[in-house]
Amino acid sequence: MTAALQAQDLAKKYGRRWALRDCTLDIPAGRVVGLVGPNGAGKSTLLKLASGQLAPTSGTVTVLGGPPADPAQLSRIGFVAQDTPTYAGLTVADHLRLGARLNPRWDSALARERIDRLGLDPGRKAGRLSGGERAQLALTLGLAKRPELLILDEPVAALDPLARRDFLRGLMEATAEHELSVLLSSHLVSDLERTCDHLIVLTDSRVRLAGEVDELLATHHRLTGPRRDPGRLPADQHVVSARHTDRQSTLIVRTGGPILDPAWSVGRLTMEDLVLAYMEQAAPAPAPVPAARPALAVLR
Ligand SMILES: Nc1ncnc2c1ncn2[C@@H]1O[C@H](COP(=O)(O)OP(=O)(O)OP(=O)(O)O)[C@@H](O)[C@H]1O
Repeated sequence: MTAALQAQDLAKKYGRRWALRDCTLDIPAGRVVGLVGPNGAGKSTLLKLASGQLAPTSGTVTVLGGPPADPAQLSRIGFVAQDTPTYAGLTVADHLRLGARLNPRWDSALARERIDRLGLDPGRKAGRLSGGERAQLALTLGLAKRPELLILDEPVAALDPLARRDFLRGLMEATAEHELSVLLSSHLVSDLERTCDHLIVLTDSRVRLAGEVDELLATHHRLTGPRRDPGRLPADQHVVSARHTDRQSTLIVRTGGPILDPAWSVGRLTMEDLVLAYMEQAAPAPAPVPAARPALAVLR
Protein backbone atom coordinates (compact mmCIF):
# COMPACT_ATOMS: atom_id res chain seq x y z
CA MET A 1 0.00 0.00 0.00
CA THR A 2 1.28 3.50 -0.86
CA ALA A 3 2.31 5.50 2.19
CA ALA A 4 0.24 8.56 3.05
CA LEU A 5 3.41 10.50 3.79
CA GLN A 6 7.12 9.77 3.65
CA ALA A 7 9.79 12.24 4.64
CA GLN A 8 13.53 11.71 4.47
CA ASP A 9 15.81 14.14 6.32
CA LEU A 10 13.24 16.81 5.57
CA ALA A 11 14.24 20.30 6.72
CA LYS A 12 13.02 23.86 6.34
CA LYS A 13 14.92 26.99 7.28
CA TYR A 14 13.52 30.53 7.47
CA GLY A 15 16.47 32.88 7.16
CA ARG A 16 19.02 31.48 9.59
CA ARG A 17 16.53 29.64 11.75
CA TRP A 18 15.53 26.02 11.30
CA ALA A 19 11.77 25.55 11.59
CA LEU A 20 12.07 21.81 10.94
CA ARG A 21 15.06 19.50 10.64
CA ASP A 22 16.10 15.85 10.48
CA CYS A 23 12.50 14.90 9.86
CA THR A 24 12.19 11.29 8.74
CA LEU A 25 8.69 9.78 8.76
CA ASP A 26 6.84 6.90 7.16
CA ILE A 27 3.09 7.08 7.70
CA PRO A 28 0.94 4.32 6.24
CA ALA A 29 -2.27 5.24 4.41
CA GLY A 30 -5.61 4.99 6.20
CA ARG A 31 -4.44 6.39 9.51
CA VAL A 32 -5.61 9.34 11.55
CA VAL A 33 -2.31 10.91 12.53
CA GLY A 34 -2.02 13.34 15.42
CA LEU A 35 0.79 15.88 15.25
CA VAL A 36 1.41 17.44 18.62
CA GLY A 37 3.95 19.92 19.93
CA PRO A 38 4.27 23.27 21.65
CA ASN A 39 4.01 26.68 19.95
CA GLY A 40 6.72 27.22 17.38
CA ALA A 41 7.69 23.51 17.28
CA GLY A 42 7.37 23.34 13.50
CA LYS A 43 3.93 21.71 13.11
CA SER A 44 2.56 24.19 10.56
CA THR A 45 5.84 24.06 8.68
CA LEU A 46 5.61 20.27 8.38
CA LEU A 47 1.95 20.47 7.30
CA LYS A 48 2.73 23.13 4.69
CA LEU A 49 5.59 21.04 3.33
CA ALA A 50 3.24 18.03 3.19
CA SER A 51 0.59 19.99 1.31
CA GLY A 52 2.99 21.49 -1.22
CA GLN A 53 2.67 25.07 0.06
CA LEU A 54 6.33 25.22 1.04
CA ALA A 55 9.41 23.77 -0.63
CA PRO A 56 11.96 21.99 1.58
CA THR A 57 15.34 23.59 2.24
CA SER A 58 16.77 20.06 2.13
CA GLY A 59 15.55 16.49 2.22
CA THR A 60 12.47 15.07 0.53
CA VAL A 61 8.79 14.63 1.19
CA THR A 62 6.36 12.49 -0.79
CA VAL A 63 2.63 12.30 -0.22
CA LEU A 64 0.53 9.45 -1.61
CA GLY A 65 3.59 8.35 -3.58
CA GLY A 66 4.46 11.66 -5.25
CA PRO A 67 5.74 15.15 -4.57
CA PRO A 68 2.96 17.17 -2.89
CA ALA A 69 3.47 20.28 -5.06
CA ASP A 70 2.83 18.28 -8.24
CA PRO A 71 -0.48 19.55 -9.75
CA ALA A 72 -1.73 15.97 -10.12
CA GLN A 73 -1.21 15.43 -6.38
CA LEU A 74 -2.89 18.63 -5.25
CA SER A 75 -6.38 17.37 -6.03
CA ARG A 76 -5.67 14.31 -3.85
CA ILE A 77 -4.73 16.41 -0.82
CA GLY A 78 -7.17 18.51 1.22
CA PHE A 79 -5.90 21.23 3.53
CA VAL A 80 -7.85 22.95 6.29
CA ALA A 81 -5.68 25.81 7.50
CA GLN A 82 -5.30 27.14 11.03
CA ASP A 83 -8.31 29.38 11.88
CA THR A 84 -10.36 27.42 9.29
CA PRO A 85 -10.57 30.37 6.89
CA THR A 86 -13.71 31.03 4.88
CA TYR A 87 -14.87 34.05 2.86
CA ALA A 88 -16.87 36.25 5.24
CA GLY A 89 -18.94 37.86 2.46
CA LEU A 90 -19.91 34.59 0.77
CA THR A 91 -22.83 32.43 1.87
CA VAL A 92 -22.56 28.76 2.80
CA ALA A 93 -24.10 27.88 -0.59
CA ASP A 94 -21.57 30.16 -2.37
CA HIS A 95 -18.77 28.22 -0.68
CA LEU A 96 -20.17 24.95 -1.98
CA ARG A 97 -20.52 26.36 -5.50
CA LEU A 98 -16.95 27.63 -5.36
CA GLY A 99 -15.75 24.24 -4.11
CA ALA A 100 -17.53 22.54 -7.02
CA ARG A 101 -15.96 24.94 -9.51
CA LEU A 102 -12.41 24.54 -8.18
CA ASN A 103 -12.21 20.83 -7.41
CA PRO A 104 -12.40 18.14 -10.10
CA ARG A 105 -13.42 15.41 -7.64
CA TRP A 106 -16.01 17.53 -5.80
CA ASP A 107 -18.77 15.48 -4.11
CA SER A 108 -21.87 17.73 -4.13
CA ALA A 109 -24.08 15.16 -2.44
CA LEU A 110 -21.63 14.80 0.45
CA ALA A 111 -21.35 18.57 0.86
CA ARG A 112 -25.14 19.15 0.81
CA GLU A 113 -25.82 16.23 3.14
CA ARG A 114 -23.26 17.49 5.69
CA ILE A 115 -24.57 21.04 5.59
CA ASP A 116 -28.13 19.74 6.11
CA ARG A 117 -27.09 17.46 8.94
CA LEU A 118 -25.24 20.31 10.66
CA GLY A 119 -28.29 22.53 10.31
CA LEU A 120 -26.29 25.27 8.56
CA ASP A 121 -28.46 27.73 6.64
CA PRO A 122 -27.15 27.72 3.02
CA GLY A 123 -28.13 31.40 2.67
CA ARG A 124 -26.10 32.53 5.69
CA LYS A 125 -22.90 34.47 5.10
CA ALA A 126 -19.78 32.80 6.53
CA GLY A 127 -18.96 35.99 8.43
CA ARG A 128 -22.18 35.51 10.42
CA LEU A 129 -21.42 31.91 11.43
CA SER A 130 -20.06 31.02 14.86
CA GLY A 131 -16.47 29.80 15.09
CA GLY A 132 -17.70 26.20 15.42
CA GLU A 133 -20.01 26.51 12.42
CA ARG A 134 -17.27 28.07 10.34
CA ALA A 135 -14.92 25.25 11.28
CA GLN A 136 -17.59 22.73 10.25
CA LEU A 137 -18.04 24.56 6.93
CA ALA A 138 -14.28 24.45 6.33
CA LEU A 139 -14.24 20.74 7.19
CA THR A 140 -17.13 20.16 4.79
CA LEU A 141 -15.20 21.91 2.00
CA GLY A 142 -12.13 19.83 2.81
CA LEU A 143 -14.10 16.56 2.80
CA ALA A 144 -16.23 17.28 -0.29
CA LYS A 145 -13.06 17.72 -2.28
CA ARG A 146 -12.79 13.94 -1.73
CA PRO A 147 -9.09 14.00 -0.93
CA GLU A 148 -7.15 10.86 -0.15
CA LEU A 149 -5.20 12.76 2.48
CA LEU A 150 -6.82 15.50 4.55
CA ILE A 151 -4.44 17.78 6.44
CA LEU A 152 -5.84 19.94 9.24
CA ASP A 153 -3.73 22.54 11.02
CA GLU A 154 -5.09 23.02 14.55
CA PRO A 155 -8.66 23.14 13.32
CA VAL A 156 -10.22 23.01 16.77
CA ALA A 157 -7.92 25.39 18.65
CA ALA A 158 -10.48 28.20 18.81
CA LEU A 159 -13.53 26.06 19.55
CA ASP A 160 -15.28 25.43 22.86
CA PRO A 161 -15.29 21.83 24.15
CA LEU A 162 -18.70 20.99 22.69
CA ALA A 163 -17.88 22.43 19.27
CA ARG A 164 -14.53 20.61 19.41
CA ARG A 165 -16.23 17.34 20.15
CA ASP A 166 -18.74 17.85 17.31
CA PHE A 167 -15.97 18.77 14.88
CA LEU A 168 -13.84 15.75 15.77
CA ARG A 169 -16.87 13.47 15.70
CA GLY A 170 -17.67 14.72 12.19
CA LEU A 171 -14.10 14.10 11.16
CA MET A 172 -14.11 10.57 12.61
CA GLU A 173 -17.40 9.71 10.87
CA ALA A 174 -16.08 10.98 7.56
CA THR A 175 -12.87 8.99 8.00
CA ALA A 176 -14.86 5.83 8.64
CA GLU A 177 -17.18 6.41 5.63
CA HIS A 178 -14.56 7.31 3.04
CA GLU A 179 -11.11 5.89 2.49
CA LEU A 180 -9.21 8.77 3.94
CA SER A 181 -5.90 9.42 5.66
CA VAL A 182 -5.90 12.34 8.06
CA LEU A 183 -3.00 14.39 9.41
CA LEU A 184 -4.19 16.65 12.21
CA SER A 185 -2.19 18.99 14.43
CA SER A 186 -3.26 20.09 17.89
CA HIS A 187 -1.95 21.37 21.18
CA LEU A 188 -4.65 19.44 22.96
CA VAL A 189 -3.57 15.90 23.59
CA SER A 190 -7.02 15.01 24.93
CA ASP A 191 -8.47 15.69 21.46
CA LEU A 192 -5.86 13.52 19.80
CA GLU A 193 -6.38 10.76 22.36
CA ARG A 194 -9.95 10.29 21.16
CA THR A 195 -9.15 10.66 17.49
CA CYS A 196 -5.76 9.33 16.43
CA ASP A 197 -4.25 5.94 15.78
CA HIS A 198 -0.81 7.30 14.85
CA LEU A 199 1.14 9.92 16.76
CA ILE A 200 3.97 12.35 15.98
CA VAL A 201 5.51 14.45 18.74
CA LEU A 202 7.42 17.45 17.42
CA THR A 203 9.37 19.79 19.68
CA ASP A 204 11.97 22.38 18.93
CA SER A 205 11.85 21.64 15.18
CA ARG A 206 12.57 17.91 15.55
CA VAL A 207 10.46 14.76 15.58
CA ARG A 208 10.89 13.22 19.04
CA LEU A 209 8.49 10.32 18.67
CA ALA A 210 6.46 8.80 15.85
CA GLY A 211 4.49 5.60 15.53
CA GLU A 212 1.24 3.70 15.94
CA VAL A 213 -0.45 4.73 19.19
CA ASP A 214 -1.13 1.13 20.31
CA GLU A 215 2.47 0.13 19.72
CA LEU A 216 3.81 3.22 21.49
CA LEU A 217 1.58 2.65 24.51
CA ALA A 218 2.54 -1.04 24.65
CA THR A 219 6.26 -0.31 24.65
CA HIS A 220 6.38 2.58 27.14
CA HIS A 221 6.04 2.00 30.88
CA ARG A 222 6.14 3.99 34.07
CA LEU A 223 8.47 2.32 36.57
CA THR A 224 8.24 3.30 40.20
CA GLY A 225 10.56 1.88 42.82
CA PRO A 226 13.46 2.46 45.20
CA ARG A 227 15.80 5.21 44.04
CA ARG A 228 17.96 3.95 41.19
CA ASP A 229 20.53 5.31 38.79
CA PRO A 230 18.79 5.17 35.36
CA GLY A 231 22.19 4.43 33.79
CA ARG A 232 22.11 0.99 35.43
CA LEU A 233 18.98 -0.26 33.72
CA PRO A 234 19.22 -3.14 31.20
CA ALA A 235 20.50 -1.97 27.80
CA ASP A 236 17.15 -2.56 26.06
CA GLN A 237 15.35 -0.17 28.44
CA HIS A 238 15.67 3.33 27.05
CA VAL A 239 14.95 5.98 29.68
CA VAL A 240 12.70 8.75 28.33
CA SER A 241 12.34 10.64 31.58
CA ALA A 242 13.43 10.21 35.18
CA ARG A 243 12.34 11.84 38.41
CA HIS A 244 13.80 11.08 41.78
CA THR A 245 13.05 11.85 45.38
CA ASP A 246 15.42 10.86 48.19
CA ARG A 247 14.04 7.34 48.23
CA GLN A 248 12.11 6.76 45.09
CA SER A 249 12.64 6.89 41.35
CA THR A 250 9.91 7.24 38.75
CA LEU A 251 11.10 6.47 35.25
CA ILE A 252 9.38 6.38 31.91
CA VAL A 253 11.13 3.79 29.78
CA ARG A 254 10.73 2.47 26.28
CA THR A 255 11.39 -1.22 25.73
CA GLY A 256 10.19 -4.03 23.50
CA GLY A 257 10.83 -6.59 26.25
CA PRO A 258 9.24 -7.37 29.59
CA ILE A 259 10.22 -5.57 32.81
CA LEU A 260 11.53 -8.43 34.92
CA ASP A 261 12.98 -6.57 37.92
CA PRO A 262 10.55 -7.19 40.84
CA ALA A 263 11.67 -3.97 42.55
CA TRP A 264 9.72 -1.94 40.00
CA SER A 265 6.05 -1.39 40.11
CA VAL A 266 5.07 -1.07 36.44
CA GLY A 267 2.30 1.27 35.29
CA ARG A 268 0.66 1.97 31.95
CA LEU A 269 0.82 5.39 30.32
CA THR A 270 -1.91 7.43 28.72
CA MET A 271 -1.21 9.24 25.46
CA GLU A 272 -0.94 12.45 27.45
CA ASP A 273 1.73 10.92 29.75
CA LEU A 274 3.64 9.79 26.69
CA VAL A 275 3.50 13.15 24.93
CA LEU A 276 4.46 15.05 28.08
CA ALA A 277 7.41 12.73 28.75
CA TYR A 278 8.86 13.44 25.30
CA MET A 279 8.10 17.15 25.49
CA GLU A 280 9.74 17.34 28.90
CA GLN A 281 12.78 15.53 27.54
CA ALA A 282 13.19 18.25 24.95
CA ALA A 283 12.55 21.13 27.34
CA PRO A 284 15.54 22.98 28.80
CA ALA A 285 16.75 21.49 32.08
CA PRO A 286 15.53 23.32 35.18
CA ALA A 287 17.98 25.49 37.11
CA PRO A 288 20.14 23.35 39.42
CA VAL A 289 18.91 23.02 43.01
CA PRO A 290 21.37 24.55 45.49
CA ALA A 291 23.61 21.93 47.13
CA ALA A 292 22.56 23.08 50.61
CA ARG A 293 19.02 21.74 50.04
CA PRO A 294 19.57 18.27 48.57
CA ALA A 295 16.40 16.84 50.12
CA LEU A 296 14.30 18.91 47.70
CA ALA A 297 16.27 17.95 44.60
CA VAL A 298 14.27 16.68 41.67
CA LEU A 299 16.70 15.44 39.07
CA ARG A 300 15.78 15.00 35.41
N1 LIG B 1 7.18 32.63 7.35
C1 LIG B 1 8.04 32.53 8.35
N2 LIG B 1 9.14 33.29 8.41
C2 LIG B 1 10.05 33.18 9.40
N3 LIG B 1 9.92 32.30 10.43
C3 LIG B 1 8.85 31.52 10.44
C4 LIG B 1 7.84 31.59 9.40
N4 LIG B 1 6.88 30.66 9.69
C5 LIG B 1 7.26 30.06 10.84
N5 LIG B 1 8.43 30.56 11.28
C6 LIG B 1 9.18 30.12 12.47
O1 LIG B 1 9.41 28.73 12.36
C7 LIG B 1 9.23 28.07 13.61
C8 LIG B 1 8.17 26.99 13.48
O2 LIG B 1 6.92 27.64 13.21
P1 LIG B 1 5.59 26.82 12.95
O3 LIG B 1 4.52 27.81 12.59
O4 LIG B 1 5.85 25.72 12.00
O5 LIG B 1 5.30 26.20 14.41
P2 LIG B 1 3.98 25.57 15.02
O6 LIG B 1 4.42 24.34 15.76
O7 LIG B 1 2.96 25.39 13.97
O8 LIG B 1 3.54 26.70 16.05
P3 LIG B 1 2.07 27.10 16.58
O9 LIG B 1 1.60 25.96 17.42
O10 LIG B 1 2.34 28.31 17.39
O11 LIG B 1 1.21 27.36 15.38
C9 LIG B 1 8.88 29.18 14.60
O12 LIG B 1 10.05 29.57 15.26
C10 LIG B 1 8.33 30.29 13.74
O13 LIG B 1 8.58 31.55 14.34
